[in-house]
Amino acid sequence: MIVFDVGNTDTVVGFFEGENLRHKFRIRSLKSENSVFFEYRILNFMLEHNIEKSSIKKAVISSVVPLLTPFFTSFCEKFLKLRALVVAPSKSHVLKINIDMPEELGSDLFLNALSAYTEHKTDCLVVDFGTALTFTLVDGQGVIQGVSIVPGLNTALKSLFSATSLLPEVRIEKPKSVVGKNTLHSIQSGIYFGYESLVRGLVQKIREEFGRELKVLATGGLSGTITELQNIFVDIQPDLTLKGMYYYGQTH
Ligand SMILES: Nc1ncnc2c1ncn2[C@@H]1O[C@H](COP(=O)(O)OP(=O)(O)O)[C@@H](O)[C@H]1O
Ligand SMILES: CC(C)(COP(=O)(O)O)[C@@H](O)C(=O)NCCC(=O)O
Ligand SMILES: [K+]
Repeated sequence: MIVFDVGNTDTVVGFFEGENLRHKFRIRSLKSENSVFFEYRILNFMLEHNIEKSSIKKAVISSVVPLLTPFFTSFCEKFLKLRALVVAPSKSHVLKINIDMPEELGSDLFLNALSAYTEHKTDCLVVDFGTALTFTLVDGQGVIQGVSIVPGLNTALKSLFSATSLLPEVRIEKPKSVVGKNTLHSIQSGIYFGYESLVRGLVQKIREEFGRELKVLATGGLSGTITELQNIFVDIQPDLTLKGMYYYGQTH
């Protein structure tokens, strides 16, 4: 099975053999590119890793960037002779979606919930550190109860850089102290410790509102960045969304 997780920053392509994720790689989700850019990257990766086209029997696509979706559906048709399954949360019979407009829910958030529910069958909160930082609540009955969305760490950093004249773009790193003595450390402190507090605080508030204990899972490209947060997560699973696509492919 081949899976495509088209996110706002990166598209992650994964190859499953049975339930095992054998290979994965990232392509920038560049809206300025054409289909050849994506085709070339994927075919090249397959060639380098000896992945035979004929060994791929199923394709699943999750996309939160509608403009890019056709590149991946047509890749599957053109090169793999497969009609890809495009994840549609509101049509799922595995999870129920208790939000105002189920068709509005991002498919990546749905897949995170699907993975959490399939693997834990208990009340879970999935924190995804991507372009957006998202908190998705799925209960032990398989009902998605809602989401909180914040700008992701890099997104906040980039918007600070682009909205100001004097502030530089910096790398997200833990600075020596919370109170910075130079512009670099001041920004690093605000992002690093600020987001630590934000995640802790929001998780606590969601727990209080939900009224029961929750398993908190982390995923997304930046899930390991703030090491101080590790103790609030039961598990950091970088491949949670990809595994969700595998479960989706098995059940839809
Ligand atoms: N292997 C990696 N390890 C750590 N961080 C990564 C890795 N790959 C990408 N990132 C960072 O994670 C962010 C993208 O996270 P991701 O979850 O892929 O977001 P999205 O789904 O919104 O595209 C980017 O800022 C990128 O630099
Ligand atoms: C919240 C998101 C922007 C997260 O995207 P990502 O950070 O994974 O690129 C995406 O899931 C999305 O566009 N969702 C639609 C709105 C919603 O889920 O309510
Ligand atoms: K994502």
